[in-house]
Amino acid sequence: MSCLEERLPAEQIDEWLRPTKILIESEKEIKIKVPNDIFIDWIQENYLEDISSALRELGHPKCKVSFLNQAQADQLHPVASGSEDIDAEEGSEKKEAVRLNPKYKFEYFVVGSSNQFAHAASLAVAEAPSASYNPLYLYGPSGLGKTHLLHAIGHRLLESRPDLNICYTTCEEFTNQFINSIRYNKSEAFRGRYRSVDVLLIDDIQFLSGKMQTQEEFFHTFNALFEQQKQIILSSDCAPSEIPKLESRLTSRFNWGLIADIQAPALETRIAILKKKAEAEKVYLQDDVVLYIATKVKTNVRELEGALIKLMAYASLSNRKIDLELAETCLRNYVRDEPSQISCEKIQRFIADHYKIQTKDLLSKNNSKRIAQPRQIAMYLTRQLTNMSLPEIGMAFGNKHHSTVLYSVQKITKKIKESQEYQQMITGFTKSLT
Ligand SMILES: Nc1ncnc2c1ncn2[C@@H]1O[C@H](COP(=O)(O)OP(=O)(O)OP(=O)(O)O)[C@@H](O)[C@H]1O
Repeated sequence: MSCLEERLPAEQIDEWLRPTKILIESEKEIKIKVPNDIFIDWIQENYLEDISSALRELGHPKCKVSFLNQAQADQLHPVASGSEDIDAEEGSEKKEAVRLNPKYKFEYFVVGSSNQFAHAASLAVAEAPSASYNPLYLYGPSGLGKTHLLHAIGHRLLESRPDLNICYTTCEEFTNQFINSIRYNKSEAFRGRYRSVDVLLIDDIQFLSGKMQTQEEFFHTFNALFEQQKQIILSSDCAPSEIPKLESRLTSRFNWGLIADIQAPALETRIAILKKKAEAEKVYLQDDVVLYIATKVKTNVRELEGALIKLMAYASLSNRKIDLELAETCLRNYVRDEPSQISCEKIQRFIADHYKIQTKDLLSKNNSKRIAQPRQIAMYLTRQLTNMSLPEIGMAFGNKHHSTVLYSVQKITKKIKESQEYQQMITGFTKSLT
């Protein structure tokens, strides 16, 4: 790391390299654990050359570097990757430090209609464990805040009830530890540990699917805790009945308490999340930039954050201020989301309906204000909401020159900047279309 510190700016080291961990280091290879796939892409794209030359300087010219996300690291070596092992000597009564992400607190969670219920249920459980809903089962697609809520419950309980023994783990870790406990003859310690907690939070419980022996073990853990009125909180990417190859006695237990789902956030919530994340990063984002990112990434908050991180890094590496132009250049191809379903025709129909004109007027050469203004808005929205290029948009609007499209986009961008009301109107159109 010190070799890299000489080469790279401190902020980049802190942002991208400090959160990594070397798992295996030898003459021939180095395996580095990183927090997620965005890190893998970014580090490979931007720092691999620096890392390789640092290794050359250190006398390891042939050393191969590879990166692992958390799941890959867990598979490689559950203990080394940060998963705790079971220690029989320590005994089950010992209270362990709970590994929670300091950024995943209720204070940093943005509530919108898509997650309101799950948030309220999590808060209720955090304020009165075992008194409200047991188990609490949160489910929804990837990247929508389930882990965040689980950690938030853990944080709140650590603050208000330090006497409680709280355990947060992932289903994968639980499984790995269970397997290790059998391998190393530590089954008693394993059971003692999990059956003596006051609050058990398990993430991604769908990974129990098909693991019959782990399911059996978890069934007994569940029963032991439930009978002692200890709180159980689970997260999953689907409803209990949708987890394949899960024993029916577990499915029915997961249904005993409260089931709350989380859906993809609406545009306003995505905007609020981006603003909150930017604030936390101490970065100022203009409203047009926020709107651009929020319309680009729709179904996954993790990707939304990824887009913001990429934009921040791009601005810092190119020493430029973040504005709409930079965001467009940097994120033009950043569509990890599902492909946009919006077509230029749909936008034209929508705008024509709204302004009570004909779609063919938008394609005509009529430049009266009544037609030109809606046309500019429709061109702007087509640019923002589809992947069409300027010449393609020109063609779709009755063979206009691409400079006309560019002029329209710039004009509407300027109006959005100048007037809050105008910005709200465009946000409203975007929302109706998406
Ligand atoms: N409503 C929200 N407010 C603020 N941040 C959010 C919100 N929802 C999700 N996030 C952020 O999005 C990222 C992904 O969320 P999280 O890891 O909790 O998703 P998940 O649903 O557990 O996904 P997976 O099923 O893939 O584990 C986190 O950084 C989290 O802080």
